[in-house]
Amino acid sequence: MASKTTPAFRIAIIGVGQVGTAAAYSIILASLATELLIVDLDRELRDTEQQYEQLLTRKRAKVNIVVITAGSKYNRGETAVQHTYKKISIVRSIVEEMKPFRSDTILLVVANPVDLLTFFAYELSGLPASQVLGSGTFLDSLRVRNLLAQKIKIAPASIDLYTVGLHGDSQIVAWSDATIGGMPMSKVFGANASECEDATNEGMKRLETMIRVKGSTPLGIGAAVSSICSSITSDQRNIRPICYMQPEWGCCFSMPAVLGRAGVVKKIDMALDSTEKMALEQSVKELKATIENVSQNQ
Ligand SMILES: NC(=O)c1ccc[n+]([C@@H]2O[C@H](COP(=O)([O-])OP(=O)(O)OC[C@H]3O[C@@H](n4cnc5c(N)ncnc54)[C@H](O)[C@@H]3O)[C@@H](O)[C@H]2O)c1
Repeated sequence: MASKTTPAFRIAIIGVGQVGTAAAYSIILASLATELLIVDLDRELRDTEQQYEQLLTRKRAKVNIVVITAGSKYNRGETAVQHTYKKISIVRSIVEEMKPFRSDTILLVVANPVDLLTFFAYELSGLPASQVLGSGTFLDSLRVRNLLAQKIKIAPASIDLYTVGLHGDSQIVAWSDATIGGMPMSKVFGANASECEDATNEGMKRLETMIRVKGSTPLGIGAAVSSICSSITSDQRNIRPICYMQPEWGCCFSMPAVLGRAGVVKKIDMALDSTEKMALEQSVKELKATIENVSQNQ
């Protein structure tokens, strides 16, 4: 594959189902890697079948970005807890299989529950926290920003609005920090600012329901993965709401960060208001309880 970036930049995608395939397609279109290593348990889906093991052994220690999209579907009769354990064990086996990592390898977890799995990927990998990322709320942030842009008829690029916290139902749209052209929403829209927020929140809920009913939406997350990889390969230093270790909370969740070749180059601290902070505390408490349970039962 041709490269516009650094020489010999290798990306591995582990798990080539719907999301892994969409991510691979976006990465190829953007010419982000000199080599793309496609890995799946399913022999039909993965890279060069011949001498596959030798290929993996030879190349894995040279991979710059490892994207984990491997997941499992619910089996009949399986409980949510059993399913979570299964997903953690998939991440564990992948991390062990891909070791030894280069000292500058970036791990990018996309599989859900992304915040929990990013935490275990970090713990198991031995890599610095700045190099273990999850796709987190990046795609959610783009979606909510687009909805607001449609509502206020201003280009999305002129809006800074992030969805933070845990990816999923408890994620928080950080309205208190939203700016338009560098100005707080309330300054631009006065009393109408909260109307814009309500309408956008409503739109986001409708969109989430639609996505849930429709099932998987791999193209969006595939493009988001490619965009994150591009920030890394080209050391773009753009601000992205992604999942990474939050040492003061003792777990991983999404907050904006400056993203570059070394992963999280700088953490951006957001001044959430008290309601947003309370919501974050509640969801983090639940995440940490799950981490504790899993850790005790290992
Ligand atoms: N973060 C997000 O925004 C987001 C969005 C959509 C989907 N997802 C998540 O991405 C994951 C994948 O979704 P999907 O629709 O592609 O699922 P899928 O079932 O289509 O694909 C999963 C693939 O992983 C492979 N796999 C399982 N264990 C493996 C292992 N140990 N090594 C290598 N490959 C392995 C399976 O063979 C399968 O091909 C899910 O966890 C899903 O929840 C995340």
